[in-house]
Amino acid sequence: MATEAKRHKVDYSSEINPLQNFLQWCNIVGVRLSHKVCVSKEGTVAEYGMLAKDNIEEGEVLFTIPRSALLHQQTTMVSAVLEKERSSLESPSGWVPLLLALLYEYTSSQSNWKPYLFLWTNFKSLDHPMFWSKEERDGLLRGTGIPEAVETDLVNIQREYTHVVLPFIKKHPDLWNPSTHTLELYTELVAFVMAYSFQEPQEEEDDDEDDDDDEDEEKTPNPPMMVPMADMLNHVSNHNANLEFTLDSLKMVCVRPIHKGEEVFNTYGQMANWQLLHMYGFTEPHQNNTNDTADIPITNFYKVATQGIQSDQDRQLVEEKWEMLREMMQEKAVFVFGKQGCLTDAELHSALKVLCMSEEEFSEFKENEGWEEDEEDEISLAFSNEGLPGLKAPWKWLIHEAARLTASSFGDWEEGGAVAEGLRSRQQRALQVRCGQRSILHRLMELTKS
Ligand SMILES: C[S@@+](CC[C@H](N)C(=O)[O-])C[C@H]1O[C@@H](n2cnc3c(N)ncnc32)[C@H](O)[C@@H]1O
Repeated sequence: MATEAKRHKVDYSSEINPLQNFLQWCNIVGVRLSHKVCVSKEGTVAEYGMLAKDNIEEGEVLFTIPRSALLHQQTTMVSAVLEKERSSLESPSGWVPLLLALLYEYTSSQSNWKPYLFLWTNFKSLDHPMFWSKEERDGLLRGTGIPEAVETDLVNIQREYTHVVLPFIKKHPDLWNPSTHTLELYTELVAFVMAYSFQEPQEEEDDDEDDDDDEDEEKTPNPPMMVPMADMLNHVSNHNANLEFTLDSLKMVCVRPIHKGEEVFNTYGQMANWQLLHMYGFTEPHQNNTNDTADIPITNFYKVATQGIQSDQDRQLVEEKWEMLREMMQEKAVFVFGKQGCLTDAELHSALKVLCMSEEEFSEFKENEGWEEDEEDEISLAFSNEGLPGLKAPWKWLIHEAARLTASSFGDWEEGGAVAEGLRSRQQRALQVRCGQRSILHRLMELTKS
């Protein structure tokens, strides 16, 4: 791969505009851009982005990137050593090989991706909450789920760097150097990968014959990769373009008509505002984000169920149910509500049903070791996404109260005028997340009001 880039010598001196350098490089490595689009820093929602220079129809290809131009563990200059010592680079995230490739390519004057990586001479524009102070996170984002997610990220980054990356780079002083390839640079590159990388979708299993044994097995996700040009596009939930993966290239395809002068928007996936802020450092105005969600922790249902219990017998029953629920739900410790309804409706319905059972029903349920399969189907159908139909007290009451408890955990804060003003400051982005979550919870409370 990348031999193309090696063969052509381009002057990448800093006097030349980094964007011009990049576009020149794209041309050399075979990235083909339609004459109907351009990359720009003006007229976009955030720094670089893509604009339509002409009207574009649905189905038109905006650009094509040959696979040889992608930057990942197999295309980097250090691919041989990454491959040879693959087993020592395994980690829960699966990101270490790409990060080592980026540590090398980002700091090498010989990198084949220099004009691409030169677009970001520093990563100061990345303002993920992991770069905020702990006080800011805990203050501005309390109750949103982000502070906890960031704490976990920071622990994992530190652990991965200390136990996997550092021993590896010390072993290869000809390629890496701990005083250049520091934890600080590593952390910035993690944020870069979070916000700019792509993951190839898993191949669909095209068989009905394959054994049921594999059915529940979680597949390991494909490792992330950098996709020059595709990562110039900004995201909105109501996007107008989409990246397609083919055998030898990746194509950005228009998915609904784009008018001349409009920005071309990709989708980074169905992302709630808290996820956008956590992974990408930005939010959409919460009213516009059709993928916005709010979580209700299962513990809040437990708290509501135990409220006002008088007798020891009732308390014991709730405790037993709670033990069972924790086992049933395992990792799924929250229920997710979107603008159209519950996104984890089967789990929610099961939990509500257990919590509302009489003592007799519960002991029968334990004896049967759960529901019959068809009964379970019925349960999730009755509780599908259409405005929580068929919902009766006390289920209604449980959801209502759990939503109220969750909304109150945000603490006291005022929307003020800041939300309307823009999305740039940390406070404004935090407000978009909290307002979005609060409005979903309030709507839920409306729907479940007795
Ligand atoms: C894949 S990059 C897109 C290119 C980026 N604008 C640049 O100049 O390098 C993703 C980053 O773009 C920004 N971004 C993307 N969509 C955005 C939006 N709708 N509003 C604000 N910022 C956005 C965020 O900083 C995000 O981390």
